[in-house]
Amino acid sequence: MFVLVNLKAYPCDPIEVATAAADVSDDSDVRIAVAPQAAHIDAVADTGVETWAQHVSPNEHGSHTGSTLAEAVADAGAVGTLLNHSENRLKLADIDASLDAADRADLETIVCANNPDQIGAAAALGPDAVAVEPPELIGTGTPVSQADPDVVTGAVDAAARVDGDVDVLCGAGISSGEDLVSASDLGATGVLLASGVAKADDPRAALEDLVEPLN
Ligand SMILES: O=C[C@H](O)COP(=O)(O)O
Repeated sequence: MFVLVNLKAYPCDPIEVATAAADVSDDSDVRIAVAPQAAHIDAVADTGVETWAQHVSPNEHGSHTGSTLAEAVADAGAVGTLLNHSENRLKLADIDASLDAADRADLETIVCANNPDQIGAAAALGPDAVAVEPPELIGTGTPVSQADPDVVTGAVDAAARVDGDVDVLCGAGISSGEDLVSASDLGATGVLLASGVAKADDPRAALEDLVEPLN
């Protein structure tokens, strides 16, 4: 299973979370990556944890003030990027162009989507993976795997119909090892999570709890 911890704009210590994630990943068989704020990518990557960007712009080098260039996040140490998170929705043409930008910079890609229909459309754009997240469950602590298992199995089927090579993650409300096992049982090959770790009093303990059933 792949666990991608999105720190969003939470006021956590990105280095504390990254260091814990690197250690827990090393001590388990679980691939764990952290997606910090763009300004923290460099420092987070220095901890040795697999580091992702939360977003990259569709732009190439040029006059694009405020852009987050794929090339820049790769230079800072990111190896992948989320795209189209429900808190940073993109137009279809921009998802496509951001995927091209990520390809140019050799970044792995996960395109997020709300539901199985959107997952099928996202998979058709050729990312490495897609992530289904019902927006109403994000940050609630109620796991998608429990509240809406059909959306996970529907996403797995929708992606497989379009391109069997595209991995499917699920996210929203995931915080425990039990949630991770349920996600895997539903066919997901990874989870995208945020508040369960970024808002935890003890992020290391939260990560250890997450991977415990897989060890
Ligand atoms: O990117 C992560 C997802 O939006 C899930 O967030 P959450 O784990 O706080 O529900």
